[in-house]
Amino acid sequence: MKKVYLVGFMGCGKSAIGKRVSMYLKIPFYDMDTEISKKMNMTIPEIFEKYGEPAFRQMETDFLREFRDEFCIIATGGGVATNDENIRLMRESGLVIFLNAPFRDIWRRISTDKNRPIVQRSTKEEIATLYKARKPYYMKASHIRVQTKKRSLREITKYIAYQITRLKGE
Ligand SMILES: Nc1ncnc2c1ncn2[C@@H]1O[C@H](COP(=O)(O)OP(=O)(O)O)[C@@H](O)[C@H]1O
Ligand SMILES: O=C(O)C1=C[C@@H](OP(=O)(O)O)[C@@H](O)[C@H](O)C1
Ligand SMILES: [Mg+2]
Repeated sequence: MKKVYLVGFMGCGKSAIGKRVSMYLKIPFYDMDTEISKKMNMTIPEIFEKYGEPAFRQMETDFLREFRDEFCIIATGGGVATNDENIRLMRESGLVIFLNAPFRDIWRRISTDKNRPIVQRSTKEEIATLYKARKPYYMKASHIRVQTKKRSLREITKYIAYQITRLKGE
């Protein structure tokens, strides 16, 4: 195993947990959205606005193809694991962990966030439909699935750190 990828729907905790696991295990952490923003010198909503969603999706695939070869933890964006080529690239280079959060929790966390353009342009029903449509991809992409319902960030962090340590030797 080289890299650890966190996948799952917007608001499932990929960025928050990735950062905590990185501190807990003292391994480098990268957030794909942050890396793409830095490279483009724009926010994610600005990239969607200026170049459109298909161009952003290409940037995500380019990131997976080109990113440095080191042991690290990567928080993907919620759309990354819904593309077969991206799934192949991640599984070929590391361990993929799905943070499986209930829609109720997700909606509470993301509904008022201005930094997620897909939420900005959609109704609650549309987001719920997207959540259902994406779930099979997260299941297919992942080696490990973690139920986050009623679990604190600390509990989830410790569980994921345990799994990484357990599998690292293999
Ligand atoms: N299990 C959890 N318990 C409490 N808060 C959580 C949990 N998971 C995520 N959060 C909070 O929800 C918000 C969205 O999480 P974030 O890491 O940005 O999600 P993602 O990167 O998957 O879109 C953050 O404020 C985060 O701290
Ligand atoms: O689900 C998606 O399509 C997206 C999720 C976002 O990341 P988070 O999952 O970290 O919110 C970000 O990549 C972009 O707004 C698109
Ligand atoms: Mg995130």
